[in-house]
Amino acid sequence: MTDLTSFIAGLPKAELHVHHVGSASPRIVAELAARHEGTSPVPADPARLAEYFEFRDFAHFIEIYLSVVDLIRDDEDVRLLTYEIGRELGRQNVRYAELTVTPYSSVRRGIPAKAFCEAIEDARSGAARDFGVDLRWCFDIPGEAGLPAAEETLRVALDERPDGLVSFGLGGPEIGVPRPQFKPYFDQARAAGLHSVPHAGETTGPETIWDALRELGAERIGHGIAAAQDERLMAHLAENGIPLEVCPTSNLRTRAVTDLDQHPITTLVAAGVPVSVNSDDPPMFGTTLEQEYATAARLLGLDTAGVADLARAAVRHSFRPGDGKAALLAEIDAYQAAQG
Ligand SMILES: O=c1[nH]cnc2c1ncn2[C@@H]1O[C@H](CO)[C@@H](O)[C@H]1O
Repeated sequence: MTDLTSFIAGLPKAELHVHHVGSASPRIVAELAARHEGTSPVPADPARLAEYFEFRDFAHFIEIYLSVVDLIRDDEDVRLLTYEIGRELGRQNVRYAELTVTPYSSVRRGIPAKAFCEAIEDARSGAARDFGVDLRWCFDIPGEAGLPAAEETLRVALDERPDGLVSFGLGGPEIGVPRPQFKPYFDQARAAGLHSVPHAGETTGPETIWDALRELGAERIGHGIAAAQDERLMAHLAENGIPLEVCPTSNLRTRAVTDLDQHPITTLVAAGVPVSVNSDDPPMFGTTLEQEYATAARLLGLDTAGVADLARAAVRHSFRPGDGKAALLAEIDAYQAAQG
């Protein structure tokens, strides 16, 4: 097991499903909480943070998530947060990451869209230079904020069009937030060349995934674990090569699944559905991408070669432009060969 752990640690990896504010380390969250003490329920003591991050259910998770979002109040906070995420990804030998960023939350709090985009782009340059990580953005609509949020997210994406932007997403709760209402926004984003990557089938059933495919033109699905309940859907995903971004520990911690050993990833893989493994909101869920790989290896019975294939899948499913995918695949090959 130790061998596999160190193999995973050194393996060059891609991360496709990780949220911006949800990646803030306990140190950063505590620092921001201390800065805004008295105006936020978030504890400034890192030791108490773990307790604060015990989620009763998905709705409670979103409530806590938004309280952390509220700590990001100016573009310097955005710059620091994003750069530090790059550091943590680099430490894990993540070479490429698509970070789900929610510009609406920041713009609504008074950070101008231009300043927000400049801050993430500065951090992108810094992360490439200092940590060897290529960061890209998925701008997501926070579903609970409805159509005004969709409108604003699209506006920021199209007007600012930061260099790292590759895709358009939809996050937050699924219950009470039907996917089809967002179709016009996804249509426009796709027409402008952005990839469609909505969350679906994390907390509701397979019908939400069908909606994401039919109405939003999903090319990849955030979570999508409910597909395991629908044979026809799994066959459709397999035949059309539509990958799911699976985040095992997240599903346990938000109580979308009750037992990690019963996680649907095994059913999905057995049905030939393309999957990658991702960390979602790692410090909030007490995990890392390395741990998610270890968990997937255990659930799927993978050895080092299987784990390397899992890393290759994430690269292939990514929207990395140019010859970036081929370069990262070659890095994985070289690493695997060197490990013998
Ligand atoms: O696992 C998740 N599922 C859905 N949304 C999430 C998750 N983690 C973080 N967010 C974030 O929740 C906010 C409110 O909609 C959004 O910013 C979304 O990106």
